[in-house]
Amino acid sequence: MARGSTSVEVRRDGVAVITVSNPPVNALSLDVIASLQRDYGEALRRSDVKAIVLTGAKGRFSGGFDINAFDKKPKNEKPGYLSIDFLTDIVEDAPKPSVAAIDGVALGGGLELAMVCHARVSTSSVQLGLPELQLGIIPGLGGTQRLPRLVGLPKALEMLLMSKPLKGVEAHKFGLVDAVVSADELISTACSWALEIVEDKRPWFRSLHRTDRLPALEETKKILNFARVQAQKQSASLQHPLVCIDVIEEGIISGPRAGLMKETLCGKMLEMSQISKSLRHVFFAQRATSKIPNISNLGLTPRRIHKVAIVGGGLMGSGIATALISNNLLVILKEVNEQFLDAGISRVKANLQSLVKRGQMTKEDYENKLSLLSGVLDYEQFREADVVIEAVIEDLSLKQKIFADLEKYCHSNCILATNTSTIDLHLIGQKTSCQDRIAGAHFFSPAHAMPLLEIIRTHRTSSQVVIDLLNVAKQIRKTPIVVGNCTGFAVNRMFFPFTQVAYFLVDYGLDVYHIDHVITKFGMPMGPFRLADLVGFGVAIASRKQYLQSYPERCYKSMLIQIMLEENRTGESSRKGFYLYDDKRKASPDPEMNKYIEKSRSMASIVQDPKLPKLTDDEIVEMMLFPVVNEACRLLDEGVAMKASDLDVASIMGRGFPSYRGGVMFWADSFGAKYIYDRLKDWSKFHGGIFEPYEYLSTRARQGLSLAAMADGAMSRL
Ligand SMILES: C[C@H](O)CC(=O)SCCNC(=O)CCNC(=O)[C@H](O)C(C)(C)COP(=O)(O)OP(=O)(O)OC[C@H]1O[C@@H](n2cnc3c(N)ncnc32)[C@H](O)[C@@H]1OP(=O)(O)O
Repeated sequence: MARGSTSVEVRRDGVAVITVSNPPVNALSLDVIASLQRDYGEALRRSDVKAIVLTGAKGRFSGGFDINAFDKKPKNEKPGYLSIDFLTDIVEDAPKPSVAAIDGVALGGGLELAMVCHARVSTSSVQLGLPELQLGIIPGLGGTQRLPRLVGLPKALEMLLMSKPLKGVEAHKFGLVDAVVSADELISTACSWALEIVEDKRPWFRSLHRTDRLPALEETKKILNFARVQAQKQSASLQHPLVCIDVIEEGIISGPRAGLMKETLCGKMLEMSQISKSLRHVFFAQRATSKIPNISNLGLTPRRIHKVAIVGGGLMGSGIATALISNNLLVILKEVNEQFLDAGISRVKANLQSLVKRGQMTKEDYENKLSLLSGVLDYEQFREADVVIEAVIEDLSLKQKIFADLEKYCHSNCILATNTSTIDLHLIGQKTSCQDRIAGAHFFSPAHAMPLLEIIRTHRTSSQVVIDLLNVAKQIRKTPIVVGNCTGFAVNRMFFPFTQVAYFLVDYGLDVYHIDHVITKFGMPMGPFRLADLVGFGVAIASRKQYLQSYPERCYKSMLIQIMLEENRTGESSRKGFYLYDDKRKASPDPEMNKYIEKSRSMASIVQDPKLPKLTDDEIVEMMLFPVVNEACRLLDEGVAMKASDLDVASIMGRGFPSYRGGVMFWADSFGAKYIYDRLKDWSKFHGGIFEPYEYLSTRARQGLSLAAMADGAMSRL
């Protein structure tokens, strides 16, 4: 079946309106492109057509090239056949002018198509951008050449390197669109504009040949070199932003056609790179997380969530409150006394102020959002809440008492959610008789900034509650993953072996700072020891206790944190953890650490393995992350996680696994199950259960299957 098409309607005034139609975002599939070529050919041939207007169906111009189609392009495709032979030589150089009528989105190839046109008319709400770098590629339909010529080099670099779209009015200010009109007037204005070009009443611009917005050569070099430094600072492991800058440079120095050709050739190479494959996988994985079998296909509609109550105004509670009010939900924040309540509200204010400082919120918005928050000391107002999120310390009996109270005070449809990061939900709800309304809403710290929301359901949680929480995630612009109930749930449980192995390696002779260095070089934002400092040793010990109880056979019992706590080192909050911290929270290594490490090693009473301290960086990464893959296999087999791609998204958004590696399971599949199984088996012979490969992994290794392939029967356990 064809994936989309275009249609052409010739109006009485002689304008052919060509409409791209490929729901939901009018992506440029290979079928759409073939149809567009046919319709353009017809419009250019017909003598009754004077001009062309290009638009998208149902209020969306185009979301760009079909991301599914990169692997489907014909292998022997002539370089530049689309970008140069068709778009430049036929459309842009045509004897009839084209005007783009843009509403909704014009992204990637969509905007490139619009820039080939001789003028652009848009609505004010439209989003125009070239986000290709987020997919590990560069624009491939002339975007690297036309955008700088339309908006100037600095703005084009900002839009490209930061994948930052412009709205209609700003796009008009920068010359990317020529007029901003209402959606009702869009087509008629574009048609009149096109006819006025024919009548010489408007300029007939070919974007590729404009030079009026390009800086002089010397200035160009300065701007591009600065951009190179910034791109490297942002991520030293990524080459494609540098390639993008080189391609822009080629066009300015050697002329736009040379630039187009370089764009085509480099683009082809980047499309085939592992980085692009990984990032494209992440794009679809992210959108698949809210597709829950037997839930999202039941036809349930989310109930309206207007007011959310939060129990506990600590770091997590205040972060959650910030996330909710920032997205226009009313929030009631409860604390046990005035002092704690004031502290909680001050934290919310500080969070909002940091958004204002970063330019993500206006001062006026700050006041508006803050007015959505009210603080309380009892449950009276909880009667009005549609959802309650409990965010107190990890103390089971306290949580049980709170949930029993909530059942008394809240209305009978109210969702009762807990932000626990580890405790079994059945236990939390044990003293209630409303287990169908109980779910987990696990935020990651800082809750107003981290993009993931882990929604936990038990066997008793109703489907409606899951649908409602998915909708809350959407309202507060977080990516949800829905998982089952167990100690640590999916995200933290998957990564608990990572921390265990880190402590194991230290006792066996590796250096703390070297491990952190290797992990950040791999692409994670911080190593396990810097992270332990950030979350605080109190939290680290509490969660380790939970894992020891639930999964004792794969825990490593290091004494290191306990020893450091006895010396009043508690992490970043006390300015002394594995690192020392200055006033600006800058971390520096502490030579005194050796003392604690020696003590931990002697208490571990293990013979240091002469081989381990000589591990290469790759071996350290494998030794720390293959047990994570192993745990992820358990989560899939137990049905705690529904699909491997959910764990990819979870690892990236919850734990900072580098997205350009595609997430933990996608990365693992690049090695293959057998390699990972063999490595774990070898290590487990010497170092025990922490490395013991799980059955799901060994089966896949034996059968030569990928880890992402769905296990037979795993779903039925959900
Ligand atoms: C040659 C060129 O230079 C190369 C390119 O053009 S590469 C593509 C560049 N374009 C992009 O990166 C834009 C990607 N899309 C988006 O950012 C967003 O989808 C959007 C802003 C267009 C719409 O957002 P939103 O309304 O929230 O819908 P969203 O859920 O993201 O997408 C709806 C559906 O369209 C699909 N989709 C969106 N853009 C797509 C694309 N370019 N190709 C294929 N499918 C796409 C999504 O996968 C999703 O499918 P699903 O319903 O089966 O899950």
